[in-house]
Amino acid sequence: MINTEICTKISKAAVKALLYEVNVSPKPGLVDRFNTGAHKDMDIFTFIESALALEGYFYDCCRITLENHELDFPDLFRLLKKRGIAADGEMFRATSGVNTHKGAIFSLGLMSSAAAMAHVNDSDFSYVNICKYAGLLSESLVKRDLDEKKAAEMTHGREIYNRYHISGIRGEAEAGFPTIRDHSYPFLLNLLKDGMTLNDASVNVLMKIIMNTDDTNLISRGGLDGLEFAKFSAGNVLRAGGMSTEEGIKEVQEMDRTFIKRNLSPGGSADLLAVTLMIHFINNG
Ligand SMILES: CC(C)(COP(=O)(O)OP(=O)(O)OC[C@H]1O[C@@H](n2cnc3c(N)ncnc32)[C@H](O[C@H]2O[C@H](COP(=O)(O)OP(=O)(O)OP(=O)(O)O)[C@@H](O)[C@H]2O)[C@@H]1O)[C@@H](O)C(=O)NCCC(=O)NCCS
Ligand SMILES: Nc1ncnc2[nH]cnc12
Repeated sequence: MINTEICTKISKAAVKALLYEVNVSPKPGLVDRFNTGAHKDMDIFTFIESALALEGYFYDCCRITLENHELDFPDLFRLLKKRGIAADGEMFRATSGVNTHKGAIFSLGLMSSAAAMAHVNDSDFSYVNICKYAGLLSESLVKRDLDEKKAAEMTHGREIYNRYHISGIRGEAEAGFPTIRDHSYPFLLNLLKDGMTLNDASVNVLMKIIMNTDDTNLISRGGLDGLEFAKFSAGNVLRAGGMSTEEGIKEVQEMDRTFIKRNLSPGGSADLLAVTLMIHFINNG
């Protein structure tokens, strides 16, 4: 395939993943078709506007990668980061200043580049290969972005790293997205093979993600107790059968009510669900 076709295929998979993610329901504490979770400043339409505004950015992540794939990874990442910061502005303009997808701009932008790299180097869109390139592109990101920039502009992520040494999205990326590679994507494949709908499988996958990642949104909203409570609740849902049993569905609904009451929103986990869906759409249309 020529470059424009590859960039179109990947960028459309990224937008489709963001649109599917916000529509998957019920998602405890998050915006979905039933409610706005623990959020008063955004709803499903804010996410739709945001996702549609980002298609050009995802296309550019692929284009920049294909045009510069001879560069070493840190230099290529610097070009992508510059485009990503511009995309943050495009998101804020589309949402009138609400942070819907700041993390998703990072994760799905990185995945768009990694998928383009997987194509041009190996013609292989397997999830393992895409995760491998995402990790290579993010090499030493924690060191460069957190260890060496202690005094940089304070963000939730930097605050949590300085306090707990939890690296959040940067650590996930630098390690090659192990939550996707070892947990969410294989789990999604198995659930779909068992005949689950994509919506119900995605709810179960979100539980699996919450159990296996240190979501800094949960920490910034509920501290380490909030993170541990979320992991325990997600495990309870899957132990009760998830979306395949009445008991499991009751557990998810109860988890949503509790997260809203405790102002807990696993936004980082929702982004990893979107990444999981993006890889699924790249491989299955
Ligand atoms: C690299 C950045 C992400 C740096 O941003 P920051 O220093 O802020 O890092 P974090 O806070 O650690 O994470 C930022 C967002 O990443 C998502 N996230 C969190 N944990 C994880 C995880 N373990 N794995 C993957 N992703 C994770 C999460 O984003 C989602 O949640 C946000 C919405 O939730 P909400 O609670 O409403 O957020 P706030 O508005 O902050 O809270 P309130 O004020 O409402 O209470 C939304 O962003 C979702 O996407 C974290 O929020 C990156 O920003 C950066 O530097 N970008 C520059 C461009 C760039 O590097 N591009 C590279 C392209 S290849
Ligand atoms: N559906 C969602 N609700 C709240 N925050 C999110 N961040 C990413 N997806 C989200």
